[in-house]
Amino acid sequence: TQLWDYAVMRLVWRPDAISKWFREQGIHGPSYGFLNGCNKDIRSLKEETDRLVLDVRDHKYLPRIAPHYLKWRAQYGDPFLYWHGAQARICVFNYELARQILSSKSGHFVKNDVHPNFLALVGNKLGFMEGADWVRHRRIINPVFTIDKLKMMTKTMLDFAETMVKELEHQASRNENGEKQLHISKFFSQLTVHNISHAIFGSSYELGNKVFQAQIDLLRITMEAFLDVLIPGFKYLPTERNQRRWMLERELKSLLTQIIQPRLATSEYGNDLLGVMLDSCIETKQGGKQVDLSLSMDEIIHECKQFFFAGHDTTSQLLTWSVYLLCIYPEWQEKLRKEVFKEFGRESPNPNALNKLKEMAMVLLETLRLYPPALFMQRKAVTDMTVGSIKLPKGISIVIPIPVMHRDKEVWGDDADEFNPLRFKNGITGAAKVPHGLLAFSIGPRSCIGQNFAMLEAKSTLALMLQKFSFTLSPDYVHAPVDMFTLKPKFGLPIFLRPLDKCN
Ligand code: HEM
Repeated sequence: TQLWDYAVMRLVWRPDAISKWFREQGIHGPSYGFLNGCNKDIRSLKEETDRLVLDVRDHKYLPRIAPHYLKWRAQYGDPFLYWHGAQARICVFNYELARQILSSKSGHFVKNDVHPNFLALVGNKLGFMEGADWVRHRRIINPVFTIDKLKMMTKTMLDFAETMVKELEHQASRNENGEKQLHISKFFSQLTVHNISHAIFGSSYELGNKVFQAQIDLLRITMEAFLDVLIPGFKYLPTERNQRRWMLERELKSLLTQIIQPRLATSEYGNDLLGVMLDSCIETKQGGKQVDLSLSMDEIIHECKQFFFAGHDTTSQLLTWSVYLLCIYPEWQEKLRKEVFKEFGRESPNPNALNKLKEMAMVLLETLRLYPPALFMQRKAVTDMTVGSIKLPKGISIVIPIPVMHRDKEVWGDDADEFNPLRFKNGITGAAKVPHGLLAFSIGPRSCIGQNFAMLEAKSTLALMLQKFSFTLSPDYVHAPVDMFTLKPKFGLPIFLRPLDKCN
């Protein structure tokens, strides 16, 4: 009976009550479908618009990734209420409301519930914690990203980017006229894995890469197993899949032991993320610092996973989209090249001087505005709340669609759909009618901890590429941005690289 009561309450009574709650405030939306909410509509709208292919210079891709939001906003206004299964969601487009929700320090807006499979993949730490736990973790990790530490990391970023550029030169030289079509996003993906692994594991980054590969393989096996009928004790049977899982688990443990043991033996925990976490963990155990700062081994492993997933794909997409934009706006490519040559000549960029590349910073910020790698932020109200004039009931989820807000003409001006890096000539706060217009790294206490890291990584890589090559889009490129955890070009980014000495 209890289960029945709960089902009726969650699936029938609550949707009805919530719709009424908002209707009384003049907030409407598509109606709730039993169990499915609006999911069928969303799926069919997305299937339809996924076939849209855009002109190569057209940045109006929102109908491809958010057709439901555009349709419902046109139909019901801003904000509107919709249903993700039985979960009620308010979609907010208003900057002032978004600011209040994202900057709230009251602890009344928490990260929305996340599917356990997703949590298993990305780690259930910093990005998904709340309250005292989150404060404790963020306090431990903040020192990893101080300006001094970032400067040291930039040297490594440049080394990795140089290795990537050498590989690109090698590939480009394999063609007679020095031109070869390359899927550049694959190179960026490898590069950003190296960088994030180095930030976490320092000199053990190669072992770190193997740790992440083992985790990805493990997850794949776990996902396959979800489709199996659950038979008690099945996971202990030596089936082919179970044996592979046990092997990966053993490998993972041995890799982590190889990384952690030498540090524990010498008490030299290191300056990288792992070192900082070990320091906090061990010192506390020995009766040292504040007890509430300690992290367990399990927490450390989850935290490493989280940084890996939060930091590599996002930055890889920032690089991919900025190269796409520099291909279709060759005048900007030339401008940035001149800036890099003016600052560094043909020498390897000075890690401390990357911040002098003002035009490059403008292009990267405009890339983040037009093609933000992270697309939708979600929060949940843990208690009844009022934001602006809207009364939100406890448990309601809120969606903040970043790319849609980045096209708001009232905030960004009539050219919001166009590429215009000059809008950032006075920095981020002067670029729009509101100081917090750019939401790509979010704002407020939960904003991205790795944003400076990501920007330095992108600047190092682009500077080195611009010194060596000119790049153009391949005619094979299909402009179809797609939402796959991050915003990606659906069919990759094939480009031609032409070594600069061959252009002159
Ligand atoms: C262009 C690259 C990046 C973009 C666009 C990006 C975007 C974001 C956004 C939008 C959030 C807030 C999510 C939310 O509130 O729901 C976030 C949080 C976070 N990001 Fe990034 N990120 C990038 C790179 C990185 C890097 C390089 C790292 C690590 C080195 C990183 C680590 C994190 C972490 C740990 C959080 C959670 C912070 C917290 O909850 O306190 N990100 N990021």
